[in-house]
Amino acid sequence: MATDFKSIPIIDIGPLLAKCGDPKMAQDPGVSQVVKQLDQACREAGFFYVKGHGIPDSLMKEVKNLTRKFFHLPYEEKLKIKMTPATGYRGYQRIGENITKGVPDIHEAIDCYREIKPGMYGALGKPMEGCNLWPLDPPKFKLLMEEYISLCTDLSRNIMRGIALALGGSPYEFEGEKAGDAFWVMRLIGYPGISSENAQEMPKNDIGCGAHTDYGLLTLVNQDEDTTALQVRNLSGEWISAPPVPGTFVCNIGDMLKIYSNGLYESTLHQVTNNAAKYRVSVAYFYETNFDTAVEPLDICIQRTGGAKKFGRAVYGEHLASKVLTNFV
Ligand SMILES: N=C(N)NCCCC[C@H](N)C(=O)O
Ligand SMILES: O=C(O)CCC(=O)C(=O)O
Ligand SMILES: [Fe+2]
Repeated sequence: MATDFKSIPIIDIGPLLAKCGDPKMAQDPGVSQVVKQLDQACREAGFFYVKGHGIPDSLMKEVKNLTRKFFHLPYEEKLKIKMTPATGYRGYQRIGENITKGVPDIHEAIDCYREIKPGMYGALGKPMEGCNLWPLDPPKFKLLMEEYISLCTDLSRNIMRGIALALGGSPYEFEGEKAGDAFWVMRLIGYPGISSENAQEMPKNDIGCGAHTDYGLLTLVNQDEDTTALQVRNLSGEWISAPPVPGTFVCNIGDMLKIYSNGLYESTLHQVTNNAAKYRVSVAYFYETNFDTAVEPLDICIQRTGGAKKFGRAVYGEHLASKVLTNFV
C-alpha cells in the first residue's frame, strides 16, 4: 500500500513462464515486460492478479468445489479432522475459531502445511510438527489437493524469479538458502453468506477475515468467481475491492518479502467481508522461505532504498509460530 491505488492490475505472466528455465531469461524482451509490470504492481499495491499462469481452470474450479462440498457437510463430519495443537495446527477449524487482532473471524477453514517430521527443525518446528488431516471423502481429496499444491509451488517459484529480477537481483535470488526448500501453507476457506441458516448470529458486515498481512513471500488466492469479498487497503486507508477475475490468481506480498526488499515492496493489509447471500469459498496458497531461514534485507535493496537497513532479521519459522499460536482461542 505504498500508493493510493484504486484498482489492482492484471499481469499476463505467460512470457515470464516461457523463459523461466533459461539462465539468460533476464535478457528476453518478453520477460522484461512482465518484470516491469511486477515491479510496478509490487511497489504500488503489493497486490496483482496473474493470468497466463498455466494452471488448468478445471483444476482451479475442482479444488474450490471439493472445498465447498466439505464445508457443507454436517458439523460432526467436519470435526473428524479437527485442528488442535496436537495435530500441529493442521486440520479443520470452525467458524469463529480463528482470531485476528483479538476478534473472531466469520470463516471456517482447513489448514495444511508442508509436513514437518519430528525433530526436523528442533524446538523451532515443534509447534507445527505433524501430518495434514485430509477428509476421507471423496477419496480423491488428498490426491487432488497435493497435485494443486505442487503446481502452486512451481508457479510461485517462477513468479519469484520475476520478482527477483524486478528487485535487481539474479533470477535465483530466492532459491538455495533462502527459499530453495520453500515451506508452504494452504488454507481452504469458507465464508458463510448473510442469508445462511446462521443469519441471526451474523449481521451484515461481520468480518470474514480481519485486516492482516500474510507471513511469507508470496500468496496465490484462488477465489470464487461470483462474489466480491476481498479488500485491500491503500495508502489513504481506503478499502479497494479485489473482485473475482475468472481464471486468475490474486497474488500478494508477504512479510518476508517486505524484509528482503527493505520495504521497497510492502506486505499490504487486506480483509475479507462476505456481504453476499451466497457461501463463498477461497483457496489460499502461501509460498514461504525455508522454514529455518533467517531473513534480512538484501544488499541490492538496501542500496536502492537509501543505504539504511529498515528491518532486522526475522526467522520465518518463528514468525509463523508466533502467528499460529495466537490465531486460535
Ligand atoms: N497468511 C495467513 N496464513 N493467513 C491466515 C489468515 C490471517 C488471519 C490470522 N488470524 C492472523 O491474524 O494472521
Ligand atoms: O479469502 C480470501 O480472498 C483471502 C484470504 C486471506 O487473505 C488469507 O487467508 O490470508
Ligand atoms: Fe491474507
